[in-house]
Amino acid sequence: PTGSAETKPEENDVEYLTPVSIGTPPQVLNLDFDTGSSDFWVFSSETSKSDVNGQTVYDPDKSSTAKEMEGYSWQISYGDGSYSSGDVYTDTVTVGGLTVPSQAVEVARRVSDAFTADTNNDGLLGLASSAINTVDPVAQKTFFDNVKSDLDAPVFTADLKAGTPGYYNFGFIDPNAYTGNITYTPVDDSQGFWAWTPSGYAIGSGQFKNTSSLSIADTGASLLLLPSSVAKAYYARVAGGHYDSTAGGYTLPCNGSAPDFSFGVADAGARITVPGKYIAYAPTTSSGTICFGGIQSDEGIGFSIYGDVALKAAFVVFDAGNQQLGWAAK
Ligand SMILES: Cc1nn(C)c(C)c1CC(=O)Nc1ccccn1
Repeated sequence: PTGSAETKPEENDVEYLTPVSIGTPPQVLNLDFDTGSSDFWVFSSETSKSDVNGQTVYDPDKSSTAKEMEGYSWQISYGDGSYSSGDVYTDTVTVGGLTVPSQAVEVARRVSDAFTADTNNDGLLGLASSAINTVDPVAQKTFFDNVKSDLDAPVFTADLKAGTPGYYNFGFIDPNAYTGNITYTPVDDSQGFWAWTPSGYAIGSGQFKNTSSLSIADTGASLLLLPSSVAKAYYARVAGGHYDSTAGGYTLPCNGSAPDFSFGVADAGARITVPGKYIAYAPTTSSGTICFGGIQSDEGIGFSIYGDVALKAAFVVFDAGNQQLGWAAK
């Protein structure tokens, strides 16, 4: 079998939310599919009332197929400082027409303020390696790992779009979803991420630079976090672009003509171009004229992060069968 689920962008494409059915009768929650983590966790009837703020919650007591995993717990923290924790159930989960009869569903007791404030986000569905799942005492499998062996092919694809719905597909590669060829590059999953190394980058029509750093493809991250030297070089080419410590990063004029940012995939000379307009990411609170930059520094993280700002410029194949990432223009 195969599956296909529509995913919808929140404001400024900060995240993409995908409907997921949990339990019997089905409870539908809108989750943030995250290739940068491996926990499937949801707001629930057990979530501290002060931590819930409009989210749809999963109530295992209302599901005839829910089973508590006694003595199991989880706690996760993300690179942006957000975190959540709680207990674990198993229940039937359906995504895009694909059903896993016994998926570990991590129910939150506590979530950090950023999750509480994110009113439409009912939880996360991790799509990185199950090796970094945080459930204690035994790590649990991701939805993709649970369904992978049944799929026509052990792959899923992310087709995120700017300001309009896209798709997560499972088990097949839709030839109508991209243009040209898909260029594949090896994945190093030793840290549990979809980690790869771009072959280089170009800013606008500038010459291609063959420097590159270990990067992860992270659908759960909003921005494109690059080596500080690259971020600096980029904003040097932006009229009105500068580092603003009050804003906490680089800002630029919202309506300006920021240059495109291209990155290379494998030595095949394949390039993905992120349109400059994607880099005028979101207006800063004080004005509509200055925007927070979609490219920021990866200082202190240890790897670059190709988040939604970059991913929405491409059709991306997460190929677990061959441990590789495929990139195509669209
Ligand atoms: C690893 C990392 N470091 N830094 C600075 C960032 C922003 C990340 C990625 C990240 O935080 N992703 C995330 C956040 C919340 C929910 C899901 N994914």
